[in-house]
Amino acid sequence: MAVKGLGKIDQQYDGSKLRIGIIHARWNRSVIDALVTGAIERMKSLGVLEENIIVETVPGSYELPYGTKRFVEKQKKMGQPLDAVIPIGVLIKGSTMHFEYISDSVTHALMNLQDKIHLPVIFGLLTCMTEEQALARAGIDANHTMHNHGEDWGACAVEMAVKFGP
Ligand SMILES: O=Nc1c(NC[C@H](O)[C@H](O)[C@H](O)CO)[nH]c(=O)[nH]c1=O
Repeated sequence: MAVKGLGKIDQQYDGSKLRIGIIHARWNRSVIDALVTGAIERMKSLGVLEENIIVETVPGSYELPYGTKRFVEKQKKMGQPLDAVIPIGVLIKGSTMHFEYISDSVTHALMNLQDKIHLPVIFGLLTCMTEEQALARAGIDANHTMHNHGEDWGACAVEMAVKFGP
């Protein structure tokens, strides 16, 4: 029996009154696009209106923490506050330590951001050792060995916003 993973959804949460932001990096774009689509489609299946899913981009994963903070602040200032935000990035190990430093610092920054902006910040950063690992976690590898993790992130955003929203 498979142990790892979110498993079946134990409850459907009603996203029809939610406004959710997605902010994604533009590195490794084919994987990013699959993850973003997965998150959007799952949120729509939970009732979130398409016009209430706001998508923004940043150059790379390193820009996600600051970009997420400003994205949320600007939506609030426009009088259209978000109920949750999903930063999405794909880091793939190269030949230097760049991967390790960005993965670790961005993970901690996104975790700590929640207390600063008082909003659920879903962890949508893939930290992969190979391209194959990234493709698999977006559900677009040749053998479709895994489900699209973006779907989990969409469901997580709806649940956290419904349960712990303002
Ligand atoms: O290097 N690899 C990656 C990367 N580097 C760029 C970095 O995030 C940032 O945009 C620049 O350093 C400029 O600040 N960004 C990613 O999202 N994935 C990677 O795999």
